[in-house]
Amino acid sequence: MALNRPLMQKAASEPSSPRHRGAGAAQLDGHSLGLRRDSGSSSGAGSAACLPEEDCMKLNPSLLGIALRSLLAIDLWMSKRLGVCATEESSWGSARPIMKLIEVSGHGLPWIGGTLYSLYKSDSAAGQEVLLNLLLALILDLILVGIVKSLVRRRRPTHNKMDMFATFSVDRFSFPSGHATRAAMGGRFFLNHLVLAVPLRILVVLWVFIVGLSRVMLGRHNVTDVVCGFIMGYLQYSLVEYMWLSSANLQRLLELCRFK
Ligand SMILES: CC(C)=CCC/C(C)=C/COP(=O)(O)O
Repeated sequence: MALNRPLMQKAASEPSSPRHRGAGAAQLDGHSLGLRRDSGSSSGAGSAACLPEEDCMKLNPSLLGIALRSLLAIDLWMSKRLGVCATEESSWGSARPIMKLIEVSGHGLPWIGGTLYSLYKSDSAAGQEVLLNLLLALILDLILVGIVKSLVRRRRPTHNKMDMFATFSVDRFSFPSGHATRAAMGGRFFLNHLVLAVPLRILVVLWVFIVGLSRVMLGRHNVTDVVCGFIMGYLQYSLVEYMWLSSANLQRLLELCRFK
C-alpha cells in the first residue's frame, strides 16, 4: 500500500483536469468490473485521458490483489519466524544437522539412486513394474518442478544459507519446493504400492510433513512454496497413476529402445 501513495498523490495533484478526473473514475469502475481500460471509449479523448496502465492498476487494487498481497505478507512473516534453523546462529541452530539429514532424505539423488539400485536387485516382474514407474515419476517430478520454478522465478527467502548439495540451476528459485512435491508424491506412491502395517503408514505420512516443515525451518522456503509443493506432488501422483505403464507396455518400450 505504501508503494501506491506517490501514485495517489500524483493523481490528486491533477484534479483540475476533467480529463484525468473522468479517466480515473472510468478506471475505478472498469478495473473493479474486470473490464479493459479502453473498452467503450470510442472517442480519442477517452483513451488519451487514461493514466498509464500500471498507474491505473496500482491506484485501483482489486479485492483479489489485496487478498494476495496480504497472503504474501503473512507468508513472508510466518516463514521468517519459522526459519529457526536457517543458520548455526539461529535460535534453533543446534537442530540444523538433523534438519539437513531430513533434507537428504527428500533429495532427488538418494531417491533416484535407491530406485535404480532396487530395480537392479529386483527379480520379480511386479516389483520391476512398480520400481520403473517410480523412476519415471521421479524424473517427471524433476521436470515439472523445474518448469514451474523457471516460470515463477520466486527467490528463496533472504535468510536462507544456500549450502544445499547437488542442485540444478533452477533450484536457486523456491516455488514450489521440490522436496515437498517429491515427499507428497513419494509418500502417496508408498502408501498405494507397498503393503505396510499401520504404524509404518503413519510414519510415512509423518515423514512427508516433517520434510515440508524442515524446508521452512531451514529457511530454504516460504510456507506457500511447501504447501503448493504438497498439492503439486499429490496431483503428480494422480498423473502417474493415470499414465501407469504395465509390465507388458514396459516390455514393449524396452524392445523399442533395443531396436533403435
Ligand atoms: C540433483 C537432483 C537429482 C535433484 C535436485 C533436488 C533438489 C536439490 C531439489 C530442490 O528442492 P527444494 O526446491 O525443496 O529446495
